[in-house]
Amino acid sequence: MTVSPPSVVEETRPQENDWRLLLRLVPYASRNKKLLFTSLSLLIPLSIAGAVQPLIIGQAVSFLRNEQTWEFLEGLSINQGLNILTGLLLLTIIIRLVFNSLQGYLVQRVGQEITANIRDDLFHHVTSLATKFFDRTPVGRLVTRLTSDVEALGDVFSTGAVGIVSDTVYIIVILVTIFTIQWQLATLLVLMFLPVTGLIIYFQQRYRQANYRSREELSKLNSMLQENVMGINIVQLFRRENFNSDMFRKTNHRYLKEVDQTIFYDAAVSATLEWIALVAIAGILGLGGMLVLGDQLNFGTLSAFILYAQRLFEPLRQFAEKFTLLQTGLTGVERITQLMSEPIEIQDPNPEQQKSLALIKDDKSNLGEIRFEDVSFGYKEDELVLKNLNFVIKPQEKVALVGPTGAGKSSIIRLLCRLYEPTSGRILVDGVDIRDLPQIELRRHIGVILQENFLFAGDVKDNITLGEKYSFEDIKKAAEVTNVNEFIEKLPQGYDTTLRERGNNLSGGQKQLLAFARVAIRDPRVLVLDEATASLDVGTEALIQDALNYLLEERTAIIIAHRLSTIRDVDRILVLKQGELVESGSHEELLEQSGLYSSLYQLQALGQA
Ligand SMILES: Nc1ncnc2c1ncn2[C@@H]1O[C@H](COP(=O)(O)OP(=O)(O)OP(=O)(O)O)[C@@H](O)[C@H]1O
Repeated sequence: MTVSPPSVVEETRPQENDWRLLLRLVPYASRNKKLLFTSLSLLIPLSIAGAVQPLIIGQAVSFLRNEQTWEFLEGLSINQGLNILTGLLLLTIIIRLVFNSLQGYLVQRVGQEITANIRDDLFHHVTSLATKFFDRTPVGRLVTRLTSDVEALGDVFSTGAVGIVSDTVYIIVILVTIFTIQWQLATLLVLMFLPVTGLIIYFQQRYRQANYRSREELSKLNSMLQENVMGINIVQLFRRENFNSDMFRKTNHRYLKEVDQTIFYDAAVSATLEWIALVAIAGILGLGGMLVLGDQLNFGTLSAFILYAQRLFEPLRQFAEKFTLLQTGLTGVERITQLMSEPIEIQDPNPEQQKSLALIKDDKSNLGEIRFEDVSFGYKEDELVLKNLNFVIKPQEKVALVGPTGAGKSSIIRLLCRLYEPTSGRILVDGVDIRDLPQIELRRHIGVILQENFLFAGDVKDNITLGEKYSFEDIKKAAEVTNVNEFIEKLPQGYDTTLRERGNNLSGGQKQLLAFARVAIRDPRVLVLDEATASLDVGTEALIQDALNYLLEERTAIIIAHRLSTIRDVDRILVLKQGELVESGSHEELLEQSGLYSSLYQLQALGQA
């Protein structure tokens, strides 16, 4: 269990600027235009109601001190005037309360809708990526992308972006109001406001970088955790608990260090704002006091400004808090965008170029020819594991692939199923280049049974149909012909029995039998068995042999088996050595040639003896 090397989706620092990242979200936002527009338009009455409050309180002070007030208050008794002002204040409070809750609700909904849309798209994209991508990307890292990164991204909308718009509107309304009332005090506030905003932006940028690094460490933690849980048996059998715990502890510590940095910058923002709000009030009291003494300002306006000083920095504090959320969200957007821009390497052909096997030949029994034309392939560009392979497998022919470990047998199968693309050459199925076939048709044409077959959490039926529509009769028939019906019927709820994650409540042989039924129901023309019977006991093997005889009938078959005794009866054996086809012929022919096959066979016979 080691931490995998950095993959393409892992970068150590942010790459794109915030605006470009936000632009990437526009298509998602526009799917929810109406909701977004409604919630944004509520911001205007909300901000005006907030900005008017200090003004009303200022008027109350002026009214009590007999200073100049709004015209409609002149001539009223103290009681009447105060009642009207209190009523107005109450009205603004009610407006803020109602609109705030409504706006908050709408914005949260938009955020959740967008998160769900992105999660859907991301899942679809990830499951469409080629096997090559999964070779280099640890599962834990993908899980982090699909869960916490997407979640953080939802906050960009619900709290972050819309919140920032709301605070900006609020700040603008306050600035316009204060400049209309008294320009000197307003200028003083703006002079304090600007440098503080700059400082906060600086802290936020640092925060973002630290946050990005901390998310990377979190992905590493997740992938370690996932690897250890998946491989728990090996971890325990080889007593790797302490070693792995040590590695986990180190990554955990690095994560903690990065999180520490984010906390530091976050705290710096709060402290700066706390301090500046007090300094601003002091400044207003100082300058305002002088203006009052010089009779250039009345007490009402001074009181209003003290409140404005507080209110101007309050949205800035919220702005900073939301900025923090936004930054976390943007980190999520960035990481998700990287994943979304991962190209889907194996694609279906354009509809005009697409061919269909069903249209080529009506007679199904004649289908199933496989042709490799000068095929070379390497997982890494400079290391070919298959070299210039040329061979044809005729319809209904049974062919075995034989060769030492690492010779490239399974790689041939992966190419045939188009899980990888050949580096050069082409593969034809019934005369059609597999790149011209829709993947769904190709995979239906070829049924693969591996040594380890993955079972999904779900019931037995679902694990046979794998989401495709088949009648219960079809399912039962497929199970009968593959000798698995009897065992399924003995399960507590028969075909409806729920299989635990990865089929942990079944034995290896039982899982294998289910995999056979899964293939039988699809009735493919080509059958591939990659060590399919290697993990079975003798009793199950007899059952499986029977199922196999049925499956192999009237189908082309490619069989990979290490135990050469199991493939003696096939029509032809292809012998591979380091990615090259070195021998081809029947069992007897190859024994006569006294080549690689013959020596492998004799070695095994010796071993068994
Ligand atoms: N996902 C992968 N990424 C990189 N190299 C790989 C990958 N899978 C296999 N290889 C390499 O390709 C070569 C051929 O592997 P392949 O699995 O086709 O051999 P094989 O003949 O099926 O072996 P075995 O009999 O042990 O199953 C080996 O050297 C192997 O290390």
